Amino acid sequence: HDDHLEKRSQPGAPQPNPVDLSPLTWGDVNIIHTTDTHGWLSGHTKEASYSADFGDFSSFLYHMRQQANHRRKDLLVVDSGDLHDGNGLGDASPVNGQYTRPIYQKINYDALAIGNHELYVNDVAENTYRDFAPGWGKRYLTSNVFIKDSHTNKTVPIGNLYNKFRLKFGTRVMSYGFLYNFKGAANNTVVEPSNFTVTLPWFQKSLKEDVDMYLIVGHVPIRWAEATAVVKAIRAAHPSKPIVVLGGHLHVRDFTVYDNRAFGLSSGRFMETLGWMSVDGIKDRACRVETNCIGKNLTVTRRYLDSNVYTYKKHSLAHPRQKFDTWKGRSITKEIFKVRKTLNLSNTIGCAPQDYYLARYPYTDARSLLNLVANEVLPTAVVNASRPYPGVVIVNSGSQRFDLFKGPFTLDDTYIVSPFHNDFIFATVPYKVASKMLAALNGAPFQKRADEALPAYATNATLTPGYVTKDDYGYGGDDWKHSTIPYVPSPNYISSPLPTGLAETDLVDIVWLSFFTNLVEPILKKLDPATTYTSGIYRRDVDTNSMLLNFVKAKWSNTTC
Ligand SMILES: Nc1nc2c(ncn2[C@@H]2O[C@H](COP(=O)(O)O)[C@@H](O)[C@H]2O)c(=O)[nH]1
Ligand SMILES: [Zn+2]
Ligand SMILES: [Zn+2]
Repeated sequence: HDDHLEKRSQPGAPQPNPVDLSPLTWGDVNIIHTTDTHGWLSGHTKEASYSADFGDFSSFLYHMRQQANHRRKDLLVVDSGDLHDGNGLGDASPVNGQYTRPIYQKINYDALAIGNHELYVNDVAENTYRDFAPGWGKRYLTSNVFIKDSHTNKTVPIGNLYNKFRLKFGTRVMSYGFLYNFKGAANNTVVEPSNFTVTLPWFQKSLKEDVDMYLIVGHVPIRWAEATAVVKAIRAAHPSKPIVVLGGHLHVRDFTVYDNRAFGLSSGRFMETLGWMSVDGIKDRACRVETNCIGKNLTVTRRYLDSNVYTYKKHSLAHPRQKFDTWKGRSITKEIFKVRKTLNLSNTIGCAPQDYYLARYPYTDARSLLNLVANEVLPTAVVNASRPYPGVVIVNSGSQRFDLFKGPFTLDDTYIVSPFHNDFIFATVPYKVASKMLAALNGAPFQKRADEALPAYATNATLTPGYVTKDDYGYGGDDWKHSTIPYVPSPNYISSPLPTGLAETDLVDIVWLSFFTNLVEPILKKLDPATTYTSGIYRRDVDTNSMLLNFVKAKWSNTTC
């Protein structure tokens, strides 16, 4: 594989040191799962564990399908959505996703679901409906997500409500695609609560089809009610049919047991992880009479694979000397390389003096990215010194998406860390109101329900840092043994420093993001019922993406790495 590193989509990406990996267990049905990839198709150039690109992923799938044929076992490749926002490959093009959608389309997924990141912006939702979903035929599943077709004015499913299909070695699958109760979708789309969808005639009718298993592909956290509602509805009609949920959205590795014949898997984020699940016992002919198998255990295994070529080769090649790269895989890698050049993604903007982490250290720590954003980026790149009043800028911590590593900071990094294009909105208010806004926002109902309480981590100093996951099967799901990376929750909203020495009645510009203006307006009313404040755009020359670019140009561009 090293013989053509120069053709890598990101030349020089570090490779992990070889370790022993235990072989994957195969069953009657086997599933490879991606979710929350967010356009990370080039691989992680700064993290060896996740350095595979989508060309390598394509080659891996080719060899895994070869293995499935050889073993005469069924193999499913599934994606649970969130293809946009978080990487320059998809976000830096004139139309978001114009270069990544055709690359995703080159991966022969058997089932895909839509994510909330396909639904924030009307154009992205429209492109998904018109340009992306049709290319998948019946495999793009949107059981509870609809769009107002701008040509017919009819409200229709963005993809297919469901798909019944037969796998190569005979397994008959009924598949659905569900999204969690997402409230922030664009105004040309509708998200229907899943507990309502399962009561509808089409869903109930689909349960009458004779199948061997149910596949719920969902951009929905596997432990949330939106997932369990669908599992329960199927279980109510089928006391022992196998049910598999492939979830996402929380960006975590997780596995849950709903009952001894129903399981859920979630496979991380940003193409760091490939989820693997094997299910044995689906071909048990006695279970065609469902009452024979109520309570009968299925044999299920799960594994979280670090997405690097070493992992891919170890698990997919029949023997170590076998050639890994397929022609299609290399053409995808070359396509990514070309797109990166077209978009100038590797252009260095400046030199980051240290690592800044999103969630490894407390928000008050100098190694925290949120600390950098609150205390340096917002004051430098957003506060408008030409205004007659001091500015206090508040952003949601979820606007920052990834660690910022020491060394060359590239154009790609601006999208990796801060991809969104939200306007900064402001109102001029007395200091006594401005000084209470942050606490009020952090007490408000949150845009994204808090992540599941992350499990305690095992630690081991001799291993490279990475995921150490505890799920319903305990530890042991991670394919690579890693030392733990600490996770420290951060406040939902962060703010640039409040100005000092002001009287309660002195005026201040309070600045926030259009993304959560729906929360700010009622808080302003509550903090000062007697006054009606008018808000407007604070600056037309900066948004949440360009603020980071402008900061790096201003503060880190005169140092060489
Ligand atoms: N400031 C903004 N934050 C946003 C925007 N869109 C999403 N977000 C943040 O992302 C999470 C959801 O991300 P997911 O990958 O877990 O689905 C959301 O809760 C926000 O925190 C945006 O346009 N602006
Ligand atoms: Zn996501
Ligand atoms: Zn999501």
